[in-house]
Amino acid sequence: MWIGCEALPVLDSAQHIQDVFYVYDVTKFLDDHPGGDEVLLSATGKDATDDFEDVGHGTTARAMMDELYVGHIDSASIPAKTKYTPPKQPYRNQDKTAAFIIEILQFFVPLLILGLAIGIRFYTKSA
Ligand code: HEM
Repeated sequence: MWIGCEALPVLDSAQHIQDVFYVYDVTKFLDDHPGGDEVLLSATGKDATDDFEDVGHGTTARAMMDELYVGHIDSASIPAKTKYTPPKQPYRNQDKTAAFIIEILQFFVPLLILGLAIGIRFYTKSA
């Protein structure tokens, strides 16, 4: 599992400034994180800079990050955010007649069976 913290500009081999994300593997740190594992897990797989800074981590936290550092990635190589398009709802916007008929049947069929049972009981009794 990976966590991205602190996007900082650095010089690449061609001496061009590029933005990089420092990548931290927090797998072994999950149980020991003073803020709990849930917040860490919710910040994984993305740029966690804001999440990290918003908490106001102190020098202890920053020192720990050196041990968890595994490398860096060029922020330009991160795929752009894709827009979420919900899957098509098969029954939405469709003709609702079938659903309506089923609902009516669900209501009346038990009543019909009950009526039949009472009717049979009534006639067999009188005969
Ligand atoms: C590799 C990354 C991280 C390290 C090494 C780290 C380390 C620490 C440390 C040492 C503390 C104790 C306070 C301090 O010394 O500042 C702390 C507290 C905390 N951390 Fe992190 N943290 C990391 C990432 C995150 C992220 C991404 C979040 C939020 C999504 C987060 C949320 C918190 C919270 C809420 C606390 C406060 C706990 C409290 O005082 O009750 N941390 N963290």
